[in-house]
Order: sequence, then structure tokens, then C-alpha cells
Amino acid sequence: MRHSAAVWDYRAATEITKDWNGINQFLLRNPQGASARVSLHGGQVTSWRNEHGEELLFTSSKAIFKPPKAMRGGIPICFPQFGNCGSLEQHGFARNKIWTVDDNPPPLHPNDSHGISFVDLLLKPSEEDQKGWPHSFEFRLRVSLTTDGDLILISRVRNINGKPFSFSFAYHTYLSVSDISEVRIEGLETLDYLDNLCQRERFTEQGDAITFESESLIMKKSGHML
Ligand SMILES: O=P(O)(O)OC[C@H]1O[C@@H](O)[C@H](O)[C@@H](O)[C@@H]1O
Repeated sequence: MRHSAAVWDYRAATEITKDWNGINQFLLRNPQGASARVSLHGGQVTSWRNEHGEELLFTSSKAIFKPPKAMRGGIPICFPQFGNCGSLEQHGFARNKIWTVDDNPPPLHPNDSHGISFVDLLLKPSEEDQKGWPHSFEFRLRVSLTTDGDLILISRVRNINGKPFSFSFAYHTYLSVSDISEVRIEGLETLDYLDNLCQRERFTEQGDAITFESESLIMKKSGHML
């Protein structure tokens, strides 16, 4: 029987290193050997490994690892705009910014505090950001790894001056799959989507599961991108 959770020190389980551009990144570990790595560049999770050390996230061999270009891999955060559905740069500016560590985040709901190893990050808009998107916000991101090796991302956006604004948001997750023909995505039946490979024509999903036989690039109206 394992008693590791009772004595597990989540701070000791978090190691700070530098990413490929010298920007701080955090390595989260659980007692079973699973890990996750998250960079202050974009608040982007760049690696998630299971207890066998297998990488679960994909990073393109063509990824550019240099700001201000976001890296194509891991989990880029799209905010305050998804895709090119607005006047901002593709997928918004959050993924291109240097986030800070949030030393004193407001408490999370107890149901959301499952992480055995975690880091809290914060993004506040710069003056430059506010020229392009004149809204006052704080974006808090908690990245946690559970005892079971699950990765949990919790995002909280706070309007700090009470003037209403709207935004779109997505975790642009690149999952690594060994055999795409084995993948099924369920639960999207009846949703409308825009097909990027058909000039963003709108269709309604009919099937109870999506499978992949060829290149596919569809954007669900609710914000999911496949
Ligand atoms: O190429 P970017 O800006 O990193 O965005 C990643 C991808 O985002 C998707 O939403 C687009 O449909 C793709 O065309 C794009 O490659």
C-alpha cells in the first residue's frame, strides 16, 4: 500500500528550469513518475508524460521555438480570440506573451483542487496589448498533475474594471497518437462546424463519432477545433 500522498511535498515536486529561449519553465512530477512541463512563454504546456515516460503531447518537427511565434506543439492557449475570428492576430496574443508566476491566486473550488503537483500562472495585459484589445483582465491558469498522472488545466478570466467584454478561448491541444485510424471522437453530434478545408463552409455534424481517414481541419461552432 502506498502512503506517498500523505507526505508528498508539491513544491519539492516542482522543478524550475529554462526553456529553449532561457525562459523559466516548470516541471511537475507525481510520485508514480508522470510529469508535465509548462513554460512561462504562453503559459504553454510543452510536455506531458505518463508514468512510463511516454510523451502524450505532439510537437511538430516544423515548430519554431522562438518568440513571438508560438510553438506548434503541446497546449497553446488561444485567448482572447480563437483562430482568425476577430481583429487580433491568429489565436490571440496570450500564447505569445511571457506569463508570470501567480504567488497568491484566489482559492479554487475544492472540487478543482486535485493536483498533487501544480503551478499557478498569471497573464495581465501590457499597454501594447490594450492598444489592440482595450480591456482590463487577469487570466489565471493552474496546471496540475494528479496522483493518477492526469493533467488538469483550469483557466479563470477576471474582468478587473467592470466594463463588459467578450472573448473566445481554446486549449489548442496537440495530442500524440500512434494510429490515427484508431481515433474516435464522440459527443459532437448535432453541433455545427466550419470546415477550413472547404472555405469554412458550415456543416452540421451527423455522426455519433468522428473518425479520420484523411487530412481534416474543422472548427466546431462551439469553439472546438479538430
Ligand atoms: O499556425 P498557428 O498560428 O500556430 O495555428 C495553429 C493552427 O491553428 C488552427 O486553428 C488553424 O486552423 C491551422 O491552420 C493552424 O496551423
